Order: sequence, then C-alpha cells, then structure tokens
Amino acid sequence: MGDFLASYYLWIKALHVIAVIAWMAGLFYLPRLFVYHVEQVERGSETDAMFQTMERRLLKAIINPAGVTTWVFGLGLVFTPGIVDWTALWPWTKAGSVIAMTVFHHWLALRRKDFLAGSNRITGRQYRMMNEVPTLLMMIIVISVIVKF
Ligand code: HEM
Repeated sequence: MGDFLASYYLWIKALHVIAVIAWMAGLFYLPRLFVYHVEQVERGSETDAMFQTMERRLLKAIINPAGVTTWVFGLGLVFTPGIVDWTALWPWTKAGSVIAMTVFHHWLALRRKDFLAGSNRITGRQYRMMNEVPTLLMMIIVISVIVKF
C-alpha cells in the first residue's frame, strides 16, 4: 500500500489539488447564492424555485463530489510514507482547518434545506459574514502545506 502511494505521490497530489479547487469554488459560491436568495427573491415565486434548483445542483453536482474526492486523495497523501511529520505543527493546523471546512460544508447543506422548506431565518448580512469562513480556513490550509512550520 505504502509503495503504491509513494509511486503515485505526484499524481495523487495533482488530483487532490484539482478536487480542492472545485470544492473551494463551490464553498465560496453557495453562500453568495444564499445572499441573493434572501435579499432579492420573493418566497414561493418562480425565481425562488430557480434559486433552489441552482443551489441543489451546485451542492449535489460539485460541492459534495469534490469534497469527497479532496478527502480521498488527501488521505492518500497522509498515508504516503514520509510525507506527514506529525511532530511538526502544520499537519495539526491543516487537520483542524479541513475538519472545520467539512463542518462548514455540512452547515451549508442544512441551510439549503431551510430554503427548500421556506424556513430560512439567516439574513443576507449574516451569510456575507459566513462567506469569510472558507476564505480564512483556505489561507490557513495553504500556508500550512506550503510553509510547513
Ligand atoms: C479534506 C482533507 C484533506 C486532507 C486529508 C489533506 C491532506 C494533504 C496532504 C497530506 C498533503 C501533502 C503535503 C505534501 O505533499 O507535502 C496535501 C497537499 C496539499 N493540500 Fe491538502 N488535504 C485536505 C484538504 C485540503 C484543502 C481543503 C485544501 C485547500 C483549501 C488543500 C490544499 C492542499 C495543497 C495546495 C497541497 C499541495 C502542497 C504542496 O505540494 O506543497 N488540502 N494535502
């Protein structure tokens, strides 16, 4: 297993980064859609139904598969011999941030269900603030894996 992962290390890393880009794109865009959905759309209107479709497709066709793929290839890298030194700090800041990113992903999925049920209580301003969460986490993650402090 270790030998297999080591021989495909760079391929696994490339696929990991490709999946990361798709995951991040979706996690940045979905809260933006929620902002417009809250501020510009009348509940029960045709536009409401259109936003619900866009949000469902973004989550199911991009965010969910990209999140799973990021995790699969990321864990492939974790189990590659000699890549992660758990005595350093960076694997822990990265692990904490990717867990937080995953929690944020699930939080968005729950908020999508609120829109579906017509029971959203969160304001556009609050969604705008939540939009900063993945940005901050992404910065911590990239600094962790590149600087490796
Ligand atoms: C979801 C769980 C994740 C796991 C288990 C994971 C794990 C890893 C591991 C072990 C490496 C190898 C580091 C090396 O080769 O030195 C890596 C590389 C990388 N990860 Fe992740 N990662 C995850 C999510 C993410 C996320 C969310 C981002 C960005 C927001 C990200 C960005 C990167 C980048 C840019 C690299 C390449 C770094 C380099 O080659 O110098 N990862 N990841």
